Amino acid sequence: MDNAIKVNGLKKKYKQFLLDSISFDVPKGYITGFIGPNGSGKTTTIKSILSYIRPDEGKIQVLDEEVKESNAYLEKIGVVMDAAFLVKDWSVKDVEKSLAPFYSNWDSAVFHEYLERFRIHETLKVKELSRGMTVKLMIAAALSHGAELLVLDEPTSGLDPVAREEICEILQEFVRDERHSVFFSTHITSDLEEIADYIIFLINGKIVYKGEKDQLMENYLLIKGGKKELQSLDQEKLIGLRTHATGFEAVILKEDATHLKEQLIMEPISLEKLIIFFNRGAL
Ligand SMILES: Nc1ncnc2c1ncn2[C@@H]1O[C@H](COP(=O)(O)OP(=O)(O)OP(=O)(O)O)[C@@H](O)[C@H]1O
Repeated sequence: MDNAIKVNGLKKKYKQFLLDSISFDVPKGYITGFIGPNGSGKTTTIKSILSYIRPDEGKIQVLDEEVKESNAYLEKIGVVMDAAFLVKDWSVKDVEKSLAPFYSNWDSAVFHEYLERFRIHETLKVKELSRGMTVKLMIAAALSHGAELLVLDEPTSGLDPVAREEICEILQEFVRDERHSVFFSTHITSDLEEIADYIIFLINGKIVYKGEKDQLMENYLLIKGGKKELQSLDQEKLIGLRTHATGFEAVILKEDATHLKEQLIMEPISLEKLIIFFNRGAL
């Protein structure tokens, strides 16, 4: 399979944190969600991919270019990160003026089409935009220079369901021609359940899952039962076990659950619960 991003042995050490030689691919033509609890290393990984920080070790390839060698590949990426770089007194028009020179393929007509679609008037100032409008403005900019890859860090956080739906739709439109790819980190796993094809799941600087989203959700089950049943189980196989007054709940690999007793309740698990249980397991 063709990959938009290839990360190999990426390592970054901070005083209190280690991104621990992670390797993964982001396939071309799909939406890949990047999940993990707070502080697991998602932004550090994204910043390394965008050359905003220098990793200690590892090799990153983006759209077939080696990241270390040049920054030219950044022209082919639409980036949506935090809005801190937008000067509050800039108008939307000023935002375009400041960004356009960085991109040889900047297409003002496309930018204005998106502004219209998002109902953002160009005379508005950055400080007058809501959180949702600011994200949409950044998405408009990210889509206005012929990017082949969109990299977004938490694009839907703080947005209402209507705005999130709109953004998810745009991401799906973007990958429809199979040439474009999306890599985005989020805590809002319901968005990913709807639109992601692949998932990279990071905990404490280590990858705990990489692969198809459907496979991840099919591979694990939520298991619940009474105290007695817990005693009869191989607890090594339980992930993120939580006991309470009357029994327990945990996550288990489907293949480890085939021989288990019928008295146990087993049900499909959401991505959100998977993060919670895996994180508890890691702690
Ligand atoms: N410049 C830095 N100096 C020291 N530590 C840092 C620096 N940048 C990040 N860290 C630490 O690295 C760890 C991972 O941070 P990172 O922002 O990559 O996580 P994250 O998964 O994106 O978290 P969140 O979901 O909260 O945004 C955190 O413990 C953070 O404190």
